[in-house]
Amino acid sequence: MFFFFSLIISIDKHSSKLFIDAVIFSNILNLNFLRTYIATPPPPLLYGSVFTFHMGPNKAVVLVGYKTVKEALVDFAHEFGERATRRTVMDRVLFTNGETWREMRRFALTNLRDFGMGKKASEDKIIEECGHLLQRIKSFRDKAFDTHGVVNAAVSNIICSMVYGSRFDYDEPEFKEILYRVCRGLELLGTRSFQLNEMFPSLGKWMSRTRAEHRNIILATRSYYLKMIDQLTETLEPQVSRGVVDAFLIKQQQLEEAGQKDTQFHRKNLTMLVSNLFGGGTETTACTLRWSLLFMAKHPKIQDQVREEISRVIGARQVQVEDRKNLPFTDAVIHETQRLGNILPLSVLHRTSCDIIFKGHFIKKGTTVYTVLASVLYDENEWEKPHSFYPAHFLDQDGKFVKRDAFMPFSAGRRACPGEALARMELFIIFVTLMQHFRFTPPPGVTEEELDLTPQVGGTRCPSPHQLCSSRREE
Ligand code: HEM
Repeated sequence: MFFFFSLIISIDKHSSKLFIDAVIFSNILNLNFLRTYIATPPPPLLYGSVFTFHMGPNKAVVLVGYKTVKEALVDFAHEFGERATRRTVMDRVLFTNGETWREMRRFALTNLRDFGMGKKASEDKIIEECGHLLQRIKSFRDKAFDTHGVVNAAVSNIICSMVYGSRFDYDEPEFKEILYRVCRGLELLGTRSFQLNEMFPSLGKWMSRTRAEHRNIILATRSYYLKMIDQLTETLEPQVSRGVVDAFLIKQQQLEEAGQKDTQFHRKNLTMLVSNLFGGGTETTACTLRWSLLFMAKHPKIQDQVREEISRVIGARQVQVEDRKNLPFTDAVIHETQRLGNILPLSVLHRTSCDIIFKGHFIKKGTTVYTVLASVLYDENEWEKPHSFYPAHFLDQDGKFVKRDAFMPFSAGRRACPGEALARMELFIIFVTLMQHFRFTPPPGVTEEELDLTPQVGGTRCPSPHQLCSSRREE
């Protein structure tokens, strides 16, 4: 009963719109508001484009709709530019604030966005992994398979190549174990008991099982990353950088030789950097690719158009990033997958860096802010068919690709995803390669209409577990 009342009292009395309605209220009582919001975002402006609510004792401000979210992230980049951190034991250098974040983000961007190793080298690593992915999918022959394991392994291997300079066999037990852990860790973040525990830490004793499992996962992955870093340190040759870890170690050596102390380039930050790159870069890209295959199986005519364009423009040769401009329909399908797939509907939590007045609302320094990307990607004022798979959103009347301002799956502003360039390259090369070699269909006994697009809500909004069949393209 106390819990019930504390929730009622905690609804912000100064909110400009009446926040309580039966649906939201019952959802809050179920501690399900955000999960529901993720699965089926309500119309963006139902409660105004800026509203507040309390997650237990914590007040949060929610920003919805393209114009409001963009204004906050870009025009008020500094004010909304801090990261809200959770109580959870987590490795954070990129998902944090202050000097550590600034320095590590700069380093990550140089090595990811600007491809410190050279754009060509990154492209080559993705292409190499595509070869392994093709072999694995071919081995299923025409049998239905779960897209999760194989796609996650391929995407994770690309990060491994970028970070360590080497990849792993899909069947290697330790690799499988680490993939499971990263995935499970994210899944736990989305569970009700975990969210409840975040809101009411004092209830911790009663629901510590999820938290303890999460903590063990973090500790186990951390010691695995340390082991990899040690191996790379022992075999480091400063003239040859194999990946991000080497680049970091080389920088660390240079700073030490120059007599600089108290720098951000030390072992603890390196471990967390590796952890953040895996955490940020695996499930996101893999989940998007899985949506792309599911959408293709669901919309066979669109799949045929994609395959026809690829066949006409590049035939059977290896696809390269340069080909994107000549594949407008395929590019539109990838963009539409990211828009409708909407894999981080609430983005990653922000926090205000100072007191501000935003759109007439006073928001205190340190307030948690939800920049709801779902409300941007599905904004009815921006998209002709917000809730349908409609690649024409990204095509003009002549079939040429058009950029759309409200396409913001990577967010915007000073916290925008540093892995965007890498992710876009991966999505393009892997998707085109798969379309070149296979046609994806529902498993036997399931029609296209029956293919379930209900998302599974966890750390990311992924397709629910499903199987697809891949038939070899006639070569
Ligand atoms: C389709 C793939 C991806 C999507 C849709 C995506 C999306 C996002 C979004 C929405 C954010 C939060 C931005 C904000 O708070 O405003 C983010 C942050 C981040 N992403 Fe990605 N991401 C993807 C792939 C990647 C990859 C491949 C990497 C790294 C290899 C990565 C690393 C990160 C990191 C480290 C952050 C935190 C940045 C910071 O706080 O400064 N992401 N991403």
